[in-house]
Amino acid sequence: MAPSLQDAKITFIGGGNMAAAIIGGLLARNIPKANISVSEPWDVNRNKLADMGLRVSASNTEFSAEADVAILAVKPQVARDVCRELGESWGQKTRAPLVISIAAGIQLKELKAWFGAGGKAPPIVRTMPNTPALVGEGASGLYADEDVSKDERELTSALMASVSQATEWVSEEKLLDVVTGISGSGPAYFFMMVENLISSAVSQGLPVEQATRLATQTCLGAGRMLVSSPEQPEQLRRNVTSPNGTTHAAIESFKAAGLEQMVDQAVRAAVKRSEELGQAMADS
Ligand SMILES: NC(=O)C1=CN([C@@H]2O[C@H](COP(=O)(O)OP(=O)(O)OC[C@H]3O[C@@H](n4cnc5c(N)ncnc54)[C@H](OP(=O)(O)O)[C@@H]3O)[C@@H](O)[C@H]2O)C=CC1
Ligand SMILES: O=C(O)[C@@H]1CCC=N1
Repeated sequence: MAPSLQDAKITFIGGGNMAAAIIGGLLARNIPKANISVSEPWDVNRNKLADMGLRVSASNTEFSAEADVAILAVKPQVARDVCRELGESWGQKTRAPLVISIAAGIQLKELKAWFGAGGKAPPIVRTMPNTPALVGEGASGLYADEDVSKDERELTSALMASVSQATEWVSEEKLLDVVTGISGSGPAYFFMMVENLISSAVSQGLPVEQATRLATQTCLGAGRMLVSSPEQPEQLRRNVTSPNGTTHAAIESFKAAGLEQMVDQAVRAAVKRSEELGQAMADS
């Protein structure tokens, strides 16, 4: 029987950007600090997490043996060595933690082989969160096979839902690459759009502070409307677009520049990179 989210002992393997975002979201939801630990080799990151009142270690195995949940939050390139180290330390233990991997691209098949190096592979859920988890506004895709119990799925859903407003289980593992292409990497696309809005405004004379306030609030306002309005994004766009008005002029310019194809190509590039990261680790 998996514990509830409030009671679960959660350890993060890797304490970088995405781990910090999820931890920040969990703490904001009053998950007890005493239940969260992090292993992180870099002392700068480790000290930041310690200053937040979390238990930290440079050793990946220090907390994982007693954890209910181990969140694999290292870069895909180091995942294999880390998983093997953990798998060997758990050995033949009857009770290994539930593993939640956030590593882009690394497939269940590989994770099971690496974690199973010391004996039986633990139950593993793959998730693809995004950094807005830090402010409780994350979007996460999840995938698990039949080796993960209903309880373990529910615990994972509760954990990701505590930092995400959209928590979507996908029906096939390969769809997680598509999730990575739209929502895992997605915050960067919107940040880039805002960067470009600001630089355009500044180049036309608006002070940078004013341009930043106007562009960022426009992004937030549009986002709030997207999640709260019953209308589809296309209709929301039409509502802003007066016939032959200013928005129309901008939209025509986007269309002429091939925005739709550009976005499609960019998402496909991210999806392809996610597939490649998985393949490179499978081949190495
Ligand atoms: N950033 C994002 O928006 C998202 C990231 N992800 C996934 O999350 C994972 C982490 O990404 P991100 O947080 O951005 O990366 P970071 O580099 O910020 O974090 C990874 C952390 O792991 C540490 N680390 C390196 N080697 C080990 C080791 N052997 N044992 C334990 N920890 C180690 C790194 O330390 P050091 O700096 O010393 O190398 C670093 O602090 C990736 O797999 C990525 O695909 C998923 C969704 C979104
Ligand atoms: O850029 C990356 O590879 C990671 C995965 C999704 C977001 N950041």
